Amino acid sequence: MTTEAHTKSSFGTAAYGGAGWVPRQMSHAQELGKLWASYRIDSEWRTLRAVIVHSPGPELDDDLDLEKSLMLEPLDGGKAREEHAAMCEAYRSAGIDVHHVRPEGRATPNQMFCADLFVMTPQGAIIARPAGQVRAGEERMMARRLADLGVPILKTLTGTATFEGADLMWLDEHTAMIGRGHRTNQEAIDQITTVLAEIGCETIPVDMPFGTMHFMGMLRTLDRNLAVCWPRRTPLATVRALQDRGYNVIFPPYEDDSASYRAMNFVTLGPRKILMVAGLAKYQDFLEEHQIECVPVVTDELSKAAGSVGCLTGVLARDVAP
Ligand SMILES: NC(=[NH2+])NCCC[C@H](N)C(=O)O
Repeated sequence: MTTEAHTKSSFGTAAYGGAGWVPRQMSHAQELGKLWASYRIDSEWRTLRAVIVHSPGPELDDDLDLEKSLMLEPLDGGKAREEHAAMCEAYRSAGIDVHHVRPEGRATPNQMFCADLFVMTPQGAIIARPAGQVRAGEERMMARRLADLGVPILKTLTGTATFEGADLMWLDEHTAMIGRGHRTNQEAIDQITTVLAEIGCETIPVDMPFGTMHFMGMLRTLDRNLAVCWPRRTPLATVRALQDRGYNVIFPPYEDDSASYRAMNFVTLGPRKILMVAGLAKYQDFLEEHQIECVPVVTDELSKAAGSVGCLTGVLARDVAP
């Protein structure tokens, strides 16, 4: 049976471009905070508003093969969970929203290292593609949760690209620097360069030495014009790019690899205020001499998994440039 609606011509109706058609009014950037959530970052130092974490569960109670699971020492799941809960509490007390990944099924032991699973940009997230087989798929749990939170996903990496979020740092509102190394390859850098160019941002790649993990461990930003770099490990091009942008680059005292690594693994809560690993008196004194307010949290147990505050924290939102 043919109804009237089926016989009438569709030509000239709004659906086919007729006068009643209302084109989309805003750009993607303008829709952030309206259609999409307003989560974004354009710096590593502006006031932190929201983070995403995975509070470890029973996955840490398994008898883990340390090498296979990329851990340094056997860890006590109970203690690790307590430390993680205290870290989340420290964020909440600082007024920061804490979201949880809540992966489906049993999580993998490194799922808690959320900084590696995505990176935020001024207009949405880039989903990582972790380099090690044992972490493959952790990013899917993150992507699912980010989508639920209303975060636009600008890019999911393809091909054999590997990228971990802790390898990308914002130098200014229009410039990201990526460390090419053990976890992030050129194919990923090419893809990220393209997607960032689409939103008007430049990507500067730098090489990292063999035996290092993430670019995050070489550069941390404390304020608009203050950055801390790891002496003798930070690429020359990184220090110069920072100085060219007006940063004062400071170098903490070097103790040993383990302490220096944990010292660099802080999260900037806002200009000159950081959440850092407790028990690093020498570094804390150094940072306090530079008028940095340090909020310490204990991560002795979590650190045995080869990461700490910075690695455990997926930065979702900061204030952005006016
Ligand atoms: N951003 C970081 N530094 N993450 C630390 C990740 C540690 C983890 N065991 C891995 O090797 O992948």
